[in-house]
Amino acid sequence: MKPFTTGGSAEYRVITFESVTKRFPDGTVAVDDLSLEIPAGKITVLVGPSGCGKTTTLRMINRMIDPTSGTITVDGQNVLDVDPPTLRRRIGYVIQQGGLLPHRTIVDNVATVPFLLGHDKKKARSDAMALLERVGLPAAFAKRYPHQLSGGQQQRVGVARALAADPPVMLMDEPFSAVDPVVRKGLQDEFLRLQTELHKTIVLVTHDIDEAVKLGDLVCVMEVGGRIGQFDTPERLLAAPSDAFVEEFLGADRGVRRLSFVGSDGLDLDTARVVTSGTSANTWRLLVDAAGRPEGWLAPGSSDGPQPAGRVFTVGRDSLRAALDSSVLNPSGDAIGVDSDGKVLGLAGHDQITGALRARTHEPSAEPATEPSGGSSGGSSTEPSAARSQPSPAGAGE
Ligand SMILES: Nc1ncnc2c1ncn2[C@@H]1O[C@H](COP(=O)(O)OP(=O)(O)OP(=O)(O)O)[C@@H](O)[C@H]1O
Repeated sequence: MKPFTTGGSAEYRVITFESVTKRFPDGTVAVDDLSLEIPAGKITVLVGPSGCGKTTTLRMINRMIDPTSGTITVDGQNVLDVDPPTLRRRIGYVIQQGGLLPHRTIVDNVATVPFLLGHDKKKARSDAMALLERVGLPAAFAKRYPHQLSGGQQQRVGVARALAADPPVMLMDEPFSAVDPVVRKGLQDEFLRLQTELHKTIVLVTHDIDEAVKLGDLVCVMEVGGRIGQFDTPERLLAAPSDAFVEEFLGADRGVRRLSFVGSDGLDLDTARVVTSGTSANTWRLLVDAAGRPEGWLAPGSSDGPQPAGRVFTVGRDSLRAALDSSVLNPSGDAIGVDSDGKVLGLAGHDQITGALRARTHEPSAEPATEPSGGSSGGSSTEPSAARSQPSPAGAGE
């Protein structure tokens, strides 16, 4: 049997569930015959309604709960063969509101596991300072105590603490749920950026489908009773829910959210209505300055000055969702496509945007998974979409 060695960030772990059932002593079946392969180096999100067994599933990985039957392995080793404290030192665990030790300073909270492992205190503290900076907390916070931090700051500390032992696997239970939507979006974006450097095997629990679709390379939608509704990429989940439960859970606006996974590079852009000067005409025209940047809209049949230009989208980098947003926020109903320097490349109306989406619907990446209701999704399905892998303010992460 392979030794379960302490990880460095170069070590990636696959986690498997084979016919795992958890029945609590009162007879509640929280997880029922679950089989799942969680790929290494990716973010896998468990999502589903309250009580569907997400937390139980997560906690069975680090043996906070042991299964009634079935097998869970991490990189091929049965977790039941590893004693729980050893296992937990090697698997980071982040919970809602950080779960920090109230009487320890922030820097010492982050260094908790290195201290436990007997690492040099001075080095553990300087590593902790570097981690705090990495999760976006200024050094001035290091000497404070948890109650002197906001909820969002505490959650950052929780993430830094879980990273301190450099575990190859991180389990995260509703890590961003105790903060307001703006802070939450910032934490999610930073988390995605961190993961592009760290490539941890992350299992994240949320009840929020938007968070699941934004963060997950793979999303496992669970039904009450701990069964898998669908295990798939966010893109395919939105394109082809496997049954009525999954479809309802995804919500009524899944069509619009799907636009986040389609790049804007194939859009047919209109350049005829982009002008450097102009007077009244019978269509909306976009006036640009000498550098080609938007100056304002010339309304049809009006000799008034230009109306302010609204949001733009960067062609190729941003998704069709950002293009749609741009079209809604401009008075003409056109999206303004720009290049990376902000120079206007052309305009796209709703017809162009929906046309581009329809064209992409028939591409293989939008086809439903061959095995939509469980097991490993395998192959290219573990690759994040192009739009997803480049989180940006106007990109797929919206
Ligand atoms: N110790 C326990 N004893 C008995 N039943 C339990 C125990 N822990 C959890 N359960 C039950 O198991 C089911 C799954 O619980 P779990 O916490 O895994 O769900 P969840 O999907 O994480 O829910 P939530 O989103 O509300 O946190 C629930 O019906 C819950 O009441």
